Amino acid sequence: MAESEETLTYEDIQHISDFLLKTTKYRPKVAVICGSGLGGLADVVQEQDVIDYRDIPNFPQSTVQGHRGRLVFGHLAEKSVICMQGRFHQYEGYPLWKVAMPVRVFKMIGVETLFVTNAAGGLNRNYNIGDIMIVKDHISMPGMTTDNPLKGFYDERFGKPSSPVTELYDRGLRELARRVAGDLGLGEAVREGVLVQVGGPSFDTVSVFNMLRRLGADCVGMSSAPEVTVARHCGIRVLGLSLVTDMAPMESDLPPTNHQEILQTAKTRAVDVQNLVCEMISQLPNNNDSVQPS
Ligand SMILES: O=P(O)(O)O[C@@H]1C[C@H](O)[C@@H](CO)O1
Ligand code: HPA
Repeated sequence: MAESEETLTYEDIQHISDFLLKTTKYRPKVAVICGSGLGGLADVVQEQDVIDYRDIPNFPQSTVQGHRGRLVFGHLAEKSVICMQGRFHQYEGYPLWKVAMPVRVFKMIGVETLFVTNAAGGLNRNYNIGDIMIVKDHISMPGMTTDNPLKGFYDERFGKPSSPVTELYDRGLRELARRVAGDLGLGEAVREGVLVQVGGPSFDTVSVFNMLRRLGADCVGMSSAPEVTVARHCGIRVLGLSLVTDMAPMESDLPPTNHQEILQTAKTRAVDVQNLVCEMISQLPNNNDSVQPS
């Protein structure tokens, strides 16, 4: 076990992964991180092995409403999966390496494909509440400035410290997402765009929202970029989905949102996000080798 809270070593992560592999019979190649109000996806996992975060050595705890704080192993669409029913956020007091640490555990237990979901505010004027955005890239405000999820991990078994992390969101998976969304009749509500991550927990000012939109972001959220960066850095393929739970107010006379409202809206669309992810998982090749863009 690492002496300090500064970082976890490769061996510490191995210790967590050994614990999980001893506790469950599943050997998933697919992982899902459930966003605020989107944890219902883990509830439809069949023949579950559930492990609470508090029982896992050296694991952070979920403190945000709408995040249950447990790992759910089992079958989804006849594939072994692991779901994080509760993610970690920087605003809970966690450094970004810790927010993303479970992804390194996923890598060690054999995960090759990661689905990352979140609730986000719409910045693009053409978007509507309830839209589902396939993330094609992100801007990480904390990652660019105060913190970076790769900080502290200089063990090259996790990937080289300066490895490029371009093309974060897998082209083949995005194409599959568009196709499956079309087949499920979600077409009109499905977008593809750029997510910007801010620190939170407070929502931003009208001026900040306007700035973020001018920077090229279509949605604003408080998560996902750290997990995605680490996943890509250690060689896991990623599909990101943002559910637009509110439209970020661009003028000062528009009402601000709040977490309750976000959870409420997430509830109304959670099943569609769930169906999209399940159907995509069912269409992943069995050996999960790759999903080629056509
Ligand atoms: O875990 P996610 O990113 O889905 O949570 C969203 C963003 C903030 O944490 C929170 C805002 O209320 O919900
Ligand atoms: N801003 C930041 N994070 C969010 C928002 C928002 O408007 N909506 C949902 N998550």
